[in-house]
Amino acid sequence: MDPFDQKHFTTVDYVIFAGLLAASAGIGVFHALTGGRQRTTQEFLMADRSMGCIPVSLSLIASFQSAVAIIGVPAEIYTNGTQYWFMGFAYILGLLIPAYIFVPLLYRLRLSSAYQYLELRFSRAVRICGTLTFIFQMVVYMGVCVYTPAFALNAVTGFELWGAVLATGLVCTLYTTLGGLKAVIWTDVFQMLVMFAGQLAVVVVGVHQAGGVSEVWRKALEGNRIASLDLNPDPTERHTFWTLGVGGIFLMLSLYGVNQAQVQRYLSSRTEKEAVRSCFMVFPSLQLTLALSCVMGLVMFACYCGEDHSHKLGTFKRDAMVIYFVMDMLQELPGLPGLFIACLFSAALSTISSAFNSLATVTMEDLIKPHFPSMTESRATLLSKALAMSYGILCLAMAYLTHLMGDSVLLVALKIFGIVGGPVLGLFCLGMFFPCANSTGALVGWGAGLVLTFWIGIGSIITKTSSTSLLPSGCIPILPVNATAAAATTATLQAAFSNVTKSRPSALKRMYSLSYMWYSAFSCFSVITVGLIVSFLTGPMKEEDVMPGTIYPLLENMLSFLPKRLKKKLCCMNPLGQTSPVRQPTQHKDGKGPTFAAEDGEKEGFLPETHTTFVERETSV
Ligand SMILES: CC(C)(CO)[C@@H](O)C(=O)NCCC(=O)O
Ligand code: NA
Repeated sequence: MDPFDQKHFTTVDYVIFAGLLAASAGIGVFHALTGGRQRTTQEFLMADRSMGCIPVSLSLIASFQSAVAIIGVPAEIYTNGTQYWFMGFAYILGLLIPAYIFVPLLYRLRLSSAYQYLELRFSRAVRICGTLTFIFQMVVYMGVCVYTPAFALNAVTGFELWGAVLATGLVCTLYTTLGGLKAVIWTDVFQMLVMFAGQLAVVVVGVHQAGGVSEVWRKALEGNRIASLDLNPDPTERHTFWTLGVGGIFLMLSLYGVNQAQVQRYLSSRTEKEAVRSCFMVFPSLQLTLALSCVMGLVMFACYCGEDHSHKLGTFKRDAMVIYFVMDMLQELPGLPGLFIACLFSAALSTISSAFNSLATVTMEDLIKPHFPSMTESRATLLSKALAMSYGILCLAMAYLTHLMGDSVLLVALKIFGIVGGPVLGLFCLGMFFPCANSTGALVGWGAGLVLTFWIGIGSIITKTSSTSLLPSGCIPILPVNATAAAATTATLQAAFSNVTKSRPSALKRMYSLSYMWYSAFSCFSVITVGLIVSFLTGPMKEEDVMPGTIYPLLENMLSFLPKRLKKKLCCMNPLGQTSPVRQPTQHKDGKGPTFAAEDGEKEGFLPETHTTFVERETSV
């Protein structure tokens, strides 16, 4: 064993780490004892719809920024250069589109669960499909999230891996169950600050150790780690401007537009304006996080020239290099390793708490409440708490599955988002942008989208075709790439699959090697295409039958230059008329669902004019 490990985690580090867990639990207890004391589902699951935009925006970032990205992105930059940074371009449209289209539309429907939209627009069956896909996505994802920091702590201190998983899971379950969404959002704020502090500290100290900014830049250039704009249109190329900057938009839309964890935060906002503002405010912080992780990767490169030291931590995971770097650089500074470990755990806690609460919400609102309409509020709240707790325990089991996977955790997480999140995005897009789409079309499209991306995703894992051409190390002779644990585990599967791929190699292989950054876009378009074809075959939805307020007239806006007759044909809707006053869905007295009443004109119009007029026309029928 390298003499380096397991002795630089001092008492101060442990105190900082314990402080994080204690403060998070404390926030949970505080929200259990204040406000309405978590006695209603409105408070426990929707934070009384009273949140301001600053905590909501920080919480939005925290939900999908886990230890996976904090150690995965620097590891990616370290081995493959800065191409991944172009992901930052996807944040522009990836947040503008939710802010202008998804958030206003969903907020005005006064939902509790995002998938309620699918029932309003299509049918109960489509809603259940959306809900089940979401549950699957989050359950797998939270396993990856809870495992990653425990793995890091284990590598650094030798702290029992499963002990750390258990501690994280239990603390998180505790404050989520006690304090509800308010506690989840406010712990996210606190944890997000710890995350920024940890990343910033490592970057500042790292740049100093590496000999300054210019030295880092010089070595990165020399080692060929500064990527230029890669405009190669090949969709099998792992990272190019197109896969990251365009494919990434769909990934962002599936996360920031239609994922329950995020939609729940928009819905918990005091007003629609606050919700939209919080979405905008995600942009600078997300760019900052991305920049910090990318710079961290470059600083690492300046220190080790691309060599892989992760074996010194007794692991073959490429991601461990970041942890090695942190321990190596910060060992002279007591407290800083603890701060970085706290940063990783903050990232994980803030993600799994969002997962627990959103999973409890959809299970309650989409799967249980519709069957027990007369359930009392106190019973529903108790059940929601039990659900949050059960998902916490399920999370521990999922961590074990992650343990068995060999891939880079970032790759695993982003693949899950694409494979499972993409089809759900497709359902929402089909519903919002295509008035003619019907329920059968949505169901068949959803199924087709899921099957297609699962096929490609599993195929790519088994045949390992995704091009992972590693850049060579910079300052040392090129070393053979380490045989990863992944290679060992997939070897048997590969053998099993080789017969299948041998017979028709080129076409299937090419399909399997589609860049994982295209998964979301690919599955979204599959759902829409199949959905539209099936809708036309089975009789497109009539305009009068579409629930008002569930459509965003995208096609109509885009085709506004066409004559009305042609437009009517293409969009399956009549030209707009202006008759009755705007009606907006408002909350039911018992909080069970939207009804439609004359609007008092209080809400500001974030949707373009035509949308409002469309609602007018719709409701005048
Ligand atoms: C999802 C984005 C792109 C934006 O939030 C980023 O946070 C990310 O790459 N996340 C990876 C998954 C994770 O950190 O758990
Ligand atoms: Na997080």
